[in-house]
Amino acid sequence: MIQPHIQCEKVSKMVLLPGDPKRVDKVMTFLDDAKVIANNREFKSAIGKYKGMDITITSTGIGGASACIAMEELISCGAEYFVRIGSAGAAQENIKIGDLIISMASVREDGASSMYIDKSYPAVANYEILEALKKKAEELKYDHHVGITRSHDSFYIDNEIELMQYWNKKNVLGSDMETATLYAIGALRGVKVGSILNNVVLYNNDVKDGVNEYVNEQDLAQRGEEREIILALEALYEIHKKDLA
Ligand SMILES: O=P(O)(O)O[C@H]1O[C@H](CO)[C@@H](O)[C@H]1O
Ligand SMILES: O=c1cc[nH]c(=O)[nH]1
Repeated sequence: MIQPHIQCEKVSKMVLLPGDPKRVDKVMTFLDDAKVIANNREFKSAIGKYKGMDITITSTGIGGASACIAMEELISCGAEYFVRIGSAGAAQENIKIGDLIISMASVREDGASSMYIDKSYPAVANYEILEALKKKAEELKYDHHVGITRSHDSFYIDNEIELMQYWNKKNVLGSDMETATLYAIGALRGVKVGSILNNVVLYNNDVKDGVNEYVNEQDLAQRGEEREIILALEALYEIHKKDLA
């Protein structure tokens, strides 16, 4: 059955989940036989091959509400492994623009996951994916940080600075808007989820400046985006090879 929002019927086992539909086009440049299969609302989907492995990319839009719609529909289409390739704002001074944040777990400040399950349920990465991401990031020598992230629903709230200072003291690495939702719902549905975030905003910088820089495709943020794509593809390929063995 063609899914109502993503407008796909069948997808590969391995899926990449950017928020931004433009990132789907970027991923396609790393694939063989890449083609767009659907483009509806914020959900743009493409398929292709990476070193012979089938891969699907679907953009989730901004926030947990649309991200979990994408994930639920992709599961109905056959997806089993998901890696989010997103962007984030740093919550620690040592995280530079273009550094990759590999999320081990995410603070559930989103609304969507709470519609499914009590806040005491954890939002954690799948161990197999997390291990593959860490191993490949080291092999590729990409600047990266592994730890707890935070997913929120609100970009322009009045106490944003205070909130980031609070999470800074709790050793949270950075903020995005989808990882916690994807982790919690992935675990509930029995699929495997990981998340890499390219840092586009320095800690204590103005969020709007950072995102603007990113929109203007500044060098470091761009390099970070390319790196997170390669890292996600390489990690999934590693798992794929093990599956075939
Ligand atoms: O670049 P993406 O993957 O969209 O991720 C981040 O960017 C958006 C906000 O600008 C939110 O979706 C946030 O999670
Ligand atoms: O600061 C930022 C940047 C990207 N995405 C976020 O959620 N926050």
